[in-house]
Amino acid sequence: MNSQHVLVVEDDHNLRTALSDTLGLAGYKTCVAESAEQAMTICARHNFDAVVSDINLPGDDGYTLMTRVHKNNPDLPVILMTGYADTEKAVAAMKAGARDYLVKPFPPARLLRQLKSVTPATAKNNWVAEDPASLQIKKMATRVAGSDATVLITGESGTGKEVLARFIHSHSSRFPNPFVAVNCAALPDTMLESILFGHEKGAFTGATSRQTGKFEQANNGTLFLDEIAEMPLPQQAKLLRVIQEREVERLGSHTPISVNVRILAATNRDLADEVRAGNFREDLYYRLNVIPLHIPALRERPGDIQPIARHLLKAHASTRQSGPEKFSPDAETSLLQYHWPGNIRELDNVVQRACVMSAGNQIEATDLLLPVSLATRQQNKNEETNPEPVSFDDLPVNSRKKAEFKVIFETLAKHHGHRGDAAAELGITTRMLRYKLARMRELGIET
Ligand SMILES: Nc1ncnc2c1ncn2[C@@H]1O[C@H](COP(=O)(O)OP(=O)(O)OP(=O)(O)O)[C@@H](O)[C@H]1O
Repeated sequence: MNSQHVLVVEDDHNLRTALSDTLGLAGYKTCVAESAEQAMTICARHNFDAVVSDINLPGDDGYTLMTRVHKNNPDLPVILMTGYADTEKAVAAMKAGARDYLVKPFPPARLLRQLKSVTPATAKNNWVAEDPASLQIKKMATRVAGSDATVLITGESGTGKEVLARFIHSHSSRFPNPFVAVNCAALPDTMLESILFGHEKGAFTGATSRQTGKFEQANNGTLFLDEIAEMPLPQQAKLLRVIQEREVERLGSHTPISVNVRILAATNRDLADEVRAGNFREDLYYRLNVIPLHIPALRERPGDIQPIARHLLKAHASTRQSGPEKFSPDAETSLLQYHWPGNIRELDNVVQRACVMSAGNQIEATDLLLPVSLATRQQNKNEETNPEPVSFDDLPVNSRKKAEFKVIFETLAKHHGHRGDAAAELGITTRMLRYKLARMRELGIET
């Protein structure tokens, strides 16, 4: 199912319905408008991945609509539709910023093909950047996208490292070839190698068929290695070889396969520290750290907090018939005052929960249910007060997860925060424990 959201702007009722049906059948979510003015009103309420608009509309035309849309969202792809006689105008529209154009009449398959090529498969054009620090990163990312250099993205968990990686890919010459993401922390050590490099049938017990690896899947595109610091040393050695030789060998095979892949890696740890501690290969570190990009924590770029919150509210509004449309001034102040240990992922959880809690058409400060004990704890840090115990009951997760968090928390406390000992008692690897702790931090639990 394609969950991308497309706005169709067309004054002809039959064509509008036909376009909307075509997109709906292909799995897109659609909104329709019959004029540029109506389209702008809808755009103010929803986030779209693309706009498909007729050029000839009553009132403002498709060009004007495109200009107005791009004012608020310069990255939003717009495809313009035109009658045969307008081809020259359509070419001019491309120069003015349209991603593509369609000459009517066109077969449905052409529309779908064009849409697919202008919208990254999963990346939404959802990088909200208003704080000067974020604008600076966006500028650098745009420049970096033009090269084929390896990029090492650092930043706390939930700060938007994957969003940045997708942005670089979708602004590079490798787009629309694949963007393939692998979370190195979420996979058991034994699987990481076969997932990355693939395997032949019979390469190990359970390998019942040949499987291509992520490197092959990302050929001519971009491979995003998330949480790279969690990659075990033997796999690091193999990764280094693949990067140097630009060839992979599937497990159980000695036939090298050429791959042309751009690597973007991300970590929430200090990789240089990991090198010093002997956990990360120095040679691989230098291979990956060609261009370092650091995303500051959300609390360090306060200018982003409210715009991102509004963006998330709109995104969730697209999936509901009714519900709050804005934040009250008090709620906005509370958002600014909180310290966001889980960064934007936590902000997203808070906004989703507030949508459920809110009774009216605006979210009040009390609907946010910000973890008061934790916020207070942060404020009280200088006053050396005793922290309140963490309450797992208020977390927006199911009871099984709550129980798991509780066990992890208690086991860590029992071992005075020693992760190796706690992981051993829990029967999981230290790497898996770190991964789980990162997820807990995103929910606001200080671990
Ligand atoms: N600038 C932004 N504007 C809007 N949404 C954002 C932004 N940055 C991140 N998000 C959203 O926040 C969530 C977390 O982002 P992302 O997965 O990119 O973070 P991350 O740093 O890669 O996290 P992790 O370290 O846990 O892998 C996603 O839902 C993403 O869409």
